Amino acid sequence: MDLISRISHHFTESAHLKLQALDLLAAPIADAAERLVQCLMADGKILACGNGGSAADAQHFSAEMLNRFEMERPGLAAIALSTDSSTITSIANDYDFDQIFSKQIRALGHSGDLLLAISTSGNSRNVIQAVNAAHDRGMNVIALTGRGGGQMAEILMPGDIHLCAPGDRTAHTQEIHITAIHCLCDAVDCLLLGVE
Ligand SMILES: O=C(CO)[C@@H](O)[C@H](O)[C@H](O)[C@H](O)COP(=O)(O)O
Ligand SMILES: [Zn+2]
Repeated sequence: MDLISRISHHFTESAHLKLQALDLLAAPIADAAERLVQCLMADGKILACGNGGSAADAQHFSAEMLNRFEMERPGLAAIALSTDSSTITSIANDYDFDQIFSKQIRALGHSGDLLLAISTSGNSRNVIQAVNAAHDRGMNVIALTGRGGGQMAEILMPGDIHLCAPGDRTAHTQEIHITAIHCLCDAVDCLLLGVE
C-alpha cells in the first residue's frame, strides 16, 4: 500500500470538492450568516446537533459562538445538543436514541431560534427528528448535509437554508462542513462588528 499516494489523493480530492463547494455554497452560506445575526440580534439562540464527527462540529460551532472566533466580541447564544451526557443517556435509555436531540429542542427551543442540523448523509433519524421538533417549535433550520441531503432534504421547509456539500465520502463532506462553519463564524463577526 502506498500511503503517500493515498494521502495525496485525499488532499487533492478534498481541495477539488472544496472549490466546487465554493461555487455552490458561497451564496447560501452568506444567507445563513445573515439569518444567524438576525436571530441573535432578536435575542434568539442557535441550537446545534449531529452525530459522531458532526457532533464534534456542533460543539466546535457553539464554542466559537459562546466564546469567540477570531475577533473580540461578546459571547453569542449557542448550545450544542450533543454535549450533556446525563441528558442524552437518560433520553436514549428511557425513550429512544432517535429522540436525544428532539426532546432537548422541545424543552429549549423557542420561535425565532435557529437549529443548525448537521448530517453528512441527511438520514440520521435523531437529526431528522430534531428538524421536525424545530419546525414544531416555530424555528427555522440551517441544514449542513451531503450526498444530496437524503431524507432531510425532503422535510426542510420554506425559510430553512440547505447547505449540501458535493461529493459522496463522509470524510470529505465533513471537511467541507467545518469550512462552512468557519465561514459562518467569520461572517457573523463581520456583520456584528461592521467589518467591511
Ligand atoms: O466522523 C465520522 C466519519 O468521518 C463518523 O463519526 C460519523 O460522523 C458517524 O458515523 C455518524 O454517525 C454519521 O452520521 P451522519 O453524518 O450520516 O448523520
Ligand atoms: Zn470524521
